[in-house]
Amino acid sequence: MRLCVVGLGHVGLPLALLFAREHTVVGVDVDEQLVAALNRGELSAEEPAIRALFERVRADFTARTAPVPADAYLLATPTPLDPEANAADLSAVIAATESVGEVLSPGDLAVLVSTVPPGTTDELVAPLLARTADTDDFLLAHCPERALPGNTLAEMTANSRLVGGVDAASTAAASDLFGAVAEGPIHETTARLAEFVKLTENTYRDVNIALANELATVAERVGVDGHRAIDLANEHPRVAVHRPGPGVGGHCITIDPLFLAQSAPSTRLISTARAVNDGMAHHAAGLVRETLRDAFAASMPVDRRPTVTLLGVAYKGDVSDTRETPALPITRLLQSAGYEVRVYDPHVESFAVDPVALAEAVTDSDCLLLVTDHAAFHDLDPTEVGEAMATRTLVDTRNHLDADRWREAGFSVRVLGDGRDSPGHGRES
Ligand SMILES: NC(=O)c1ccc[n+]([C@@H]2O[C@H](COP(=O)([O-])OP(=O)(O)OC[C@H]3O[C@@H](n4cnc5c(N)ncnc54)[C@H](O)[C@@H]3O)[C@@H](O)[C@H]2O)c1
Ligand SMILES: CC(=O)N[C@@H]1[C@@H](OP(=O)(O)OP(=O)(O)OC[C@H]2O[C@@H](n3ccc(=O)[nH]c3=O)[C@H](O)[C@@H]2O)O[C@H](CO)[C@@H](O)[C@@H]1O
Repeated sequence: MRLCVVGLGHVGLPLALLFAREHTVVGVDVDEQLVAALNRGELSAEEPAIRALFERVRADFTARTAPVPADAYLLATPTPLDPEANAADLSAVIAATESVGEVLSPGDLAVLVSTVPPGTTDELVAPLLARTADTDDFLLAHCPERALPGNTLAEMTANSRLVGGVDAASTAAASDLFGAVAEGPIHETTARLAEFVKLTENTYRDVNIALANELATVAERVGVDGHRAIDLANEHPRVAVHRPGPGVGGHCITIDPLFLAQSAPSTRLISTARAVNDGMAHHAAGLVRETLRDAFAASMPVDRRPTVTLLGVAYKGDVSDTRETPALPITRLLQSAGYEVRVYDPHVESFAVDPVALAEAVTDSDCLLLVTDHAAFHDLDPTEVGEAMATRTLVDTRNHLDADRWREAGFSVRVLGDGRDSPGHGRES
């Protein structure tokens, strides 16, 4: 069987490689440099399992800039948010559908993998494909991807799958196709329900994180350790509160909940949760301001701008992806408040402020602001880092570092969500 996978990004490429274990796969992307690199055997994916699979299936995988005739087509192009409309920008899905329509033959199967608002497969993709291909004789399904970035291949294979066709024959054909790669259960449903379930999952996570962030804010006010409070509350058999932090980033959770909200503008919780999570960037910048105000109370440096070093700018730990990272609004807020911002991130090569080596990032700095929970930050030596800095302060927005170790090295430490360090409170609670 020949398969064409359109869109070779975080989702499309690993999916294409998984299918290449069983079928001949043509990967398609409009990015000419990416296509040329893949055909030269060069891969930018950082996950070792993806790199290993690429080596293994290279003989059955080629990349092109436009679709070729195939038996089945998978569409995995991006679905960003249109900030003006506060709704899904489906332009890449439309372009990919048209490009598939141009080579589609009667009887072929098309599967939309991209995350989309409910109704998109039935109401947008189906008629567009029929118009471009000049036939109604095709099978069409939505099969959303739910793998966790950082553990992509393992979850792509093991997670349950939703397969929702526009009709029963389409569901059956897509279910057969995914049977080749899925080891978890395949749930057969409709396209619209599959679209809704995918958005529900990420909305649940966003709303739950927003609750954790509100609890962190309250804990800071009342002077208790919000992290310990969440741990203890989660001991209850029906409580599972997520973790507070500097805000939610990434291409999915920052956007997908709004694809649900756009369908029912009178609803409030989903968009409120988005606003709460976006507001955490202000909260993090505020903690830096308070910490430095206290540290400089005795001797304010009048002759220079205070420097804040961001530890991590990726949207979450141990990935290089900076899409929608809270580090960006935090950087802008700190810069507009007059701070010099430097960045140290062992996973990220380029950012709004160029990442530099650790020594350069911390020399004469006044504050470390941990934004990303990279595992490598556990290896930092507080004494060594402290000796290079002008002022020893640390704001940990993830409760990621061993705060006591940094205090022992002379750091004044604030942990987001730990009210024991808030002005006017003690460390007993
Ligand atoms: N990133 C994730 O972990 C993840 C997980 C589950 C679902 N999703 C969803 O999967 C979809 C793809 O996300 P992603 O993170 O892989 O995006 P991405 O930006 O990493 O990759 C998308 C690729 O599509 C290419 N592209 C754009 N328009 C094209 C076109 N018309 N024809 C061919 N190629 C085109 C781009 O050049 C890019 O290489 C989105 O809907 C996203 O919400 C993403
Ligand atoms: C339902 C679900 O699991 N969906 C996953 C999600 O993948 P993701 O990488 O976007 O998800 P997260 O790891 O949750 O990270 C998001 C941001 O939230 C921050 N965060 C996280 C947990 C917490 O307790 N407190 C936080 O503050 C974190 O730092 C980061 O900025 O969407 C993908 C695409 O749809 C899915 O495929 C994938 O299954």
